[in-house]
Amino acid sequence: MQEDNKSIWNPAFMKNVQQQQGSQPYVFRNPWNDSNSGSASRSGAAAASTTFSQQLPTTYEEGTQSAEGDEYQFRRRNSSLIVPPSRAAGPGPDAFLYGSQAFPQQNFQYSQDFHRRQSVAVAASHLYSQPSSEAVFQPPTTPFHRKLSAYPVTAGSVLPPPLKQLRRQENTLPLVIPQMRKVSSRQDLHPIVNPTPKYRRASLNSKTVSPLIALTESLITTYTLCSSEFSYQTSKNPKRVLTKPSEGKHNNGNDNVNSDYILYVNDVLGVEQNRKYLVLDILGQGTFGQVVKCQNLITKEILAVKVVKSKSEYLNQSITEAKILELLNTKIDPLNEHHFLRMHETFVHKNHLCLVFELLSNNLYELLKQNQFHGLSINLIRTFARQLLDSLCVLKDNKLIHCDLKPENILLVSLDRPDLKVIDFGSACDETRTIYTYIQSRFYRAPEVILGIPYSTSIDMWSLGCIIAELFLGIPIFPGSSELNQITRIVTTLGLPPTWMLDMGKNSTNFLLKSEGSGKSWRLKSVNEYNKEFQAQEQPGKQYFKWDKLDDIIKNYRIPKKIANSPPLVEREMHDRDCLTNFLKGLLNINPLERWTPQQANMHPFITQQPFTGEWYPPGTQPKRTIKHPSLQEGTTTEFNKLTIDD
Ligand SMILES: Nc1ncnc2c1ncn2[C@@H]1O[C@H](COP(=O)(O)OP(=O)(O)OP(=O)(O)O)[C@@H](O)[C@H]1O
Repeated sequence: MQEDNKSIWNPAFMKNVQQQQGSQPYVFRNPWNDSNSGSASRSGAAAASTTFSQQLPTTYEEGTQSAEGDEYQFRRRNSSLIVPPSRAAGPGPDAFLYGSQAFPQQNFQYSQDFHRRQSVAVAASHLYSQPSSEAVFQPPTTPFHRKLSAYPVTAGSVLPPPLKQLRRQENTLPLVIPQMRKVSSRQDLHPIVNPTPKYRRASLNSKTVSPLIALTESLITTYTLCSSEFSYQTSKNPKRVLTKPSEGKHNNGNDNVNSDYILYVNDVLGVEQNRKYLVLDILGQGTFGQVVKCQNLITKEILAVKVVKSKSEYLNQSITEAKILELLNTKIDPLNEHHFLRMHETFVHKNHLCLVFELLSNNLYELLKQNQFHGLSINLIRTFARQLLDSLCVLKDNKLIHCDLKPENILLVSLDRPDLKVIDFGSACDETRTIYTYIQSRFYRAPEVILGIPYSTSIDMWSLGCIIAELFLGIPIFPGSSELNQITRIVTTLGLPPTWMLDMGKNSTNFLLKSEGSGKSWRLKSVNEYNKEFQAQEQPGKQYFKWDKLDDIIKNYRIPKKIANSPPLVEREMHDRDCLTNFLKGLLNINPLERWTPQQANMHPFITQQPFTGEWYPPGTQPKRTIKHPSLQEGTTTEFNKLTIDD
């Protein structure tokens, strides 16, 4: 298993890069100062990652047109907003530290970017060197050029443009033809090391500093030396606003129209001496407020602070979130073993409740987005599923329902290992106090919630099924544009809910019709029927998959090229897909009474990696059987879907 994980995380794109570069990573070496080369290589790596992140493909944005096809353009829904809040969080470059199987596009992207950077370097080096690694260009020998460069002198047609222009102005100087000569050692370069000039700018401690240092890292000192009236205060720096819209409307101008606190970079949250958090950046925005990256000014720790909206309904719900997290962190999972977000403390800042959390990394939606909405490898999905089932086992044992499980609420702990944490307990509740009926984000909403039936911890297992299917497919399996569309998608893929659910559901008649014939069977309303009845403007939903049924959707999902080229790998992939489909069917059982519990799902071969023989039932349950009903005529049978529990 360890091996398995290693192979998932072994960043294959790094291998690609190394192949392109030989075994050594690319290091820029300053020929004049070997001691600098270490730091140069480090900053080079940083620059590489920045450029890499800037090169991230802009993929299917919500509600926008994409040249790559309409089909991936859908809006996702969070608890109550149409535009999901976490979309505000920018993807980090390092998410590419995943296996190449999961990120084929990124490897390509990286290699493209690598070549681009490499070719820039090559272009620059053409100005100064010949194709031969040993031949070195001889800069001009005139006194003028000596002033311009630390290189030994000469000039020629290959000078960079500014030098060329300057040289033309120097028409009194003779034209110097550049000459090439072999260099075999450093001494052959004849470096001119200038002695410290007599009038070099002094620092405050009267040491001399170079013009570069004086105008960069010692700029404040330089200004102070120039003018005794100069004084620098960070508090007077212009502040970058992080909140949108940024116009003050409520709370003495501190809050915007949505009651969000208007946050600026370098703001300090908290007034008490030991509770001060310097705002660094925005991490995400949601229904309840904004999450910002902060530094604790006392401990210097970097953390995430959720600044809750100043409205009472959000405040009350966030107090519940804080209480549940405290319970999870201190009583239920004190050793931090079950993948729950850790909360450090809470405080109030200008009428806003602030929850201080450990800082986590990208959420799973961002991860899929970075992978251009291509699914992840089955091994990686298994690794994630195990952790999520572990969390759900603990929640079920403690009768807690998360109520808002979705990819945006599952975060990677860091980008160098596949560890997850479940966040956002703002909608969580006790199984015995299920007071709200409008819960869960639509794509991940369980059928019993849509139909209006009492619910339990099994709604989280439905959401988990949707999430795992999405991790495989790259896009949501049920991306409903409305509740009608949501239930229509579910029924199209998995069939009608059992009659008892439809008879019992308070909302069933909104979306389904019961024919009054002898069979009294239910059927979905058409969009026209629904629009006519409710004077609504529903549109038929877009089809994102060619196939309707779950088995077909999974079986026919495109096979990554790397696997497609090898028949044994294809065979293994198809077997894994069968196993995954069987697992998903247990999680996406429309009947909440039959849906697997997290403990049952934990025993499935998809999780345990025991051989999968094509069928699997949780221990203690009997397989679906065809039973002859005594009331039926001889020879006719009916199917009893319900699994019976042995004991
Ligand atoms: N501890 C954290 N570390 C890093 N990023 C975080 C953290 N907590 C939250 N985020 C980011 O902020 C986003 C919103 O956080 P959260 O879901 O807690 O807010 P919310 O207002 O409750 O959202 P929702 O609308 O889903 O209810 C997350 O999707 C995530 O990207």
